[in-house]
Amino acid sequence: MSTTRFPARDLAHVAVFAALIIALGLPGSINIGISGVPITLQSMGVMMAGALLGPRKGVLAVLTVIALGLVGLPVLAGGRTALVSLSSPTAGFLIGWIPTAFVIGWLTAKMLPKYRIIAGIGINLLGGVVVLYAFGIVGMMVRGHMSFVAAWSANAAFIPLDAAKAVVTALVASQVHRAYPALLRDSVISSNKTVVAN
Ligand SMILES: O=C(O)CCCC[C@@H]1SC[C@@H]2NC(=O)N[C@@H]21
Repeated sequence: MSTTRFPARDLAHVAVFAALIIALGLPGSINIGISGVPITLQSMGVMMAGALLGPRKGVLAVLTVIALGLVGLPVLAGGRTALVSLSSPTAGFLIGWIPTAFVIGWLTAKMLPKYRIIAGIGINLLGGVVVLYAFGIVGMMVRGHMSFVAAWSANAAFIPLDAAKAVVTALVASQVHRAYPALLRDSVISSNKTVVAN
């Protein structure tokens, strides 16, 4: 029989990246247009959680932030809680952070042990733009009562900064995976095999 335990080190990784996502909300947010969806650095924290920690720990870091927001802590940019976000046009983006971290983490894990920056940028764009915007657009349509075209058009304003976030994340991930090759590999191993907590 195989039991999977969650080592203290993995728990620390999850906590640190949850804190990083929250910290990236501290500079605040910039509202553009009338969509009600702000520009925020927090989505870069989500990309980094996936790209550096992998799918399992990356998703857990995002879930930690959302859980804290659901109990009323102001963990989102602008001091908002997840409850406020989920009842606003940003709802789809907040939910979309989960598959974003998963897709980026899963594809990054497949690429390793050699992290290639161009492929990393592509993966980050796939997760942090294609997947995230798909969820975001649905949220804007449902919560913001926008048409598909209006929601899609509103997202165009985010693309330049989100592309820059994808590049920065890939550059950071490249350096981190070179310096700490076990960071993401450990999460793959610990999700498949019995591990002993350290
Ligand atoms: O605070 C929230 O409730 C979530 C905000 C989501 C903002 C989205 S993430 C993708 C896109 N890029 C940005 O800078 N803002 C939007």
